[in-house]
Amino acid sequence: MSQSAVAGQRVESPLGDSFHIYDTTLRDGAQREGITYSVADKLAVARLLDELGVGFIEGGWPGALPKDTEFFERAAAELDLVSAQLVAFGSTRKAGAVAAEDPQVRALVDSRAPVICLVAKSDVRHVERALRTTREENLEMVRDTVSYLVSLGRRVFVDCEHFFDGYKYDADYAVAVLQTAFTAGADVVVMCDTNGGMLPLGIHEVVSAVKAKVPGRLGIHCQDDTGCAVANSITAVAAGVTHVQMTANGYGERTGNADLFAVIGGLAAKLDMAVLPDGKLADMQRISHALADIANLSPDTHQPYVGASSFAHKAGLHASAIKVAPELYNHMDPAEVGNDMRILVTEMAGRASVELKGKELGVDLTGNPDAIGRIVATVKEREAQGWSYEAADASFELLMRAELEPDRPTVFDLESYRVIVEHRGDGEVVSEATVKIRLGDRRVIATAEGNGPVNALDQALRDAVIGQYPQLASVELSDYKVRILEGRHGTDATTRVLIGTTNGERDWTTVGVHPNVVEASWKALVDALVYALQGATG
Ligand SMILES: CC(=O)SCCNC(=O)CCNC(=O)[C@H](O)C(C)(C)COP(=O)(O)OP(=O)(O)OC[C@H]1O[C@@H](n2cnc3c(N)ncnc32)[C@H](O)[C@@H]1OP(=O)(O)O
Ligand SMILES: CC(=O)C(=O)O
Repeated sequence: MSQSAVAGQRVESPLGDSFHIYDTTLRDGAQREGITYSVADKLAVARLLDELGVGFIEGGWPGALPKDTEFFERAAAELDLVSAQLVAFGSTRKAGAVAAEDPQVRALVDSRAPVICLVAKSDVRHVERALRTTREENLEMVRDTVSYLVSLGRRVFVDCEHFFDGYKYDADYAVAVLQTAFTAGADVVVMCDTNGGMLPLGIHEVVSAVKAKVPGRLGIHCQDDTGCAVANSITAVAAGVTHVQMTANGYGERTGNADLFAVIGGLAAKLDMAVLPDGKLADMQRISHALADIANLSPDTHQPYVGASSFAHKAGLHASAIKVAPELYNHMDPAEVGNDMRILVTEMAGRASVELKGKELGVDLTGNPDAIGRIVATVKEREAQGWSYEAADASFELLMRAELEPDRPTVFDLESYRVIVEHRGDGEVVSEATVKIRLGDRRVIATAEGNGPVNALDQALRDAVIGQYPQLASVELSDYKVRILEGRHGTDATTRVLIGTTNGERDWTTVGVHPNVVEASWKALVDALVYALQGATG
């Protein structure tokens, strides 16, 4: 195969080369327990990272993982990157070998990635105990591998594994590894906190000291074992590094890596550094969530900047100040990173929370202080009984509308319902529900079967009302969650049911609470169907 570096991508970042946003989701991120990317997944991740505007995408370790070898082959043919350059990751040659003849080094060359990132040992204890070689041979492994790849026209970065631990143990040796890499032609040498045990003060001290000694371009790579990877990475930038390695959503070995979105948020939104192309910061939330989907993980709702709860306010005092000026309780405008502010109405709500939530849901409560007061009181009383409105906006909207328009006609009036569960001799379990309601001046009775009591009730209620409300035909229950409250009561406990519903265009959630799980489900079910007719979608 040709040794030329072509792997389907550009050579210059649109932001120039003065600062590197380097993503290692496809290599270090894939080392997280529970993540297994297919080659197609990897290509999709690379496209999204490129769309965000990162400078470098480390695609994996060709030669070590067949999937990564295939990724680089397919990337050359299929990826047309706009911002990013692809990087192939691998280690320095084996002790006692020759770089040009080492099969792992050959696989890096064959990947045709224009940039190669080599992991090198920089803690003398690892050299002697893990590599089982001498200090001198390790330096020679770095020199030989870097200079060989540079001689083939590749840009070479070197990840100095365990740099900070190695520096504490034998600073001169750790720095000697770094200097050897530069002398051999490495473009960037990256100080890695591989065991993730550092805190920001230590990072600042070591990076500053190294920067004073070594003229070359330095980078940082922080694992998150102390929960400080983001802070450590930003501190390293403050101390002078111009290359930061991170992973999307902080995925990575053990506790993970520095979260790309949090580091970029810090650098771009707080330190005003142009680390992404213009306008791309606002794509962060969308891309973070899309990358979570590809990893088959739920997005972290509490993730800084991009989490769904990152700008969600529950406390009444927050809402009262936000009503005057949102910036009083937000560290930044959420729209800058593609996120939204949300007000949560719970037992902690005050009048301002209800008024702002009303506005968010399209219910204007301004000039109606009595209704607001009644809503606050109802919410507090109900939440004390186990209701929870923060995840059930649709039930909360119906509650607000009922307070504002007490004379609004009901969708139907319940006379009674009955459900039976039959365990048949052949082992089959069938539920049957009968619903008796009044629709205006008509009495309607409907019976239906279902695979469970709630399914049977849902079917019977729909059968009863569908003639009057044909629009319910497109409404479907999409989720059903039960939570037993006050666990100490066992089967006597109060039950909270949350039902998710969709009409294909919008989703909404309703809540029901009762000591009887069927009645709790009924309440949530009725809200779900009434909301379809009388709520924002109705
Ligand atoms: C800090 C990091 O996370 S770096 C990224 C780590 N990622 C991975 O390990 C995932 C991919 N790894 C693999 O697929 C395999 O481990 C391989 C293909 C790289 C190596 O597999 P094997 O040849 O079976 O070796 P094994 O994994 O048991 O041990 C690693 C070998 O690499 C050597 N090694 C470790 N670091 C380096 C280095 N920087 N330079 C050269 N050799 C190294 C070890 O001394 C050991 O050599 P030995 O086999 O002669 O004892
Ligand atoms: C290179 C790397 O992943 C580390 O040192 O943690």
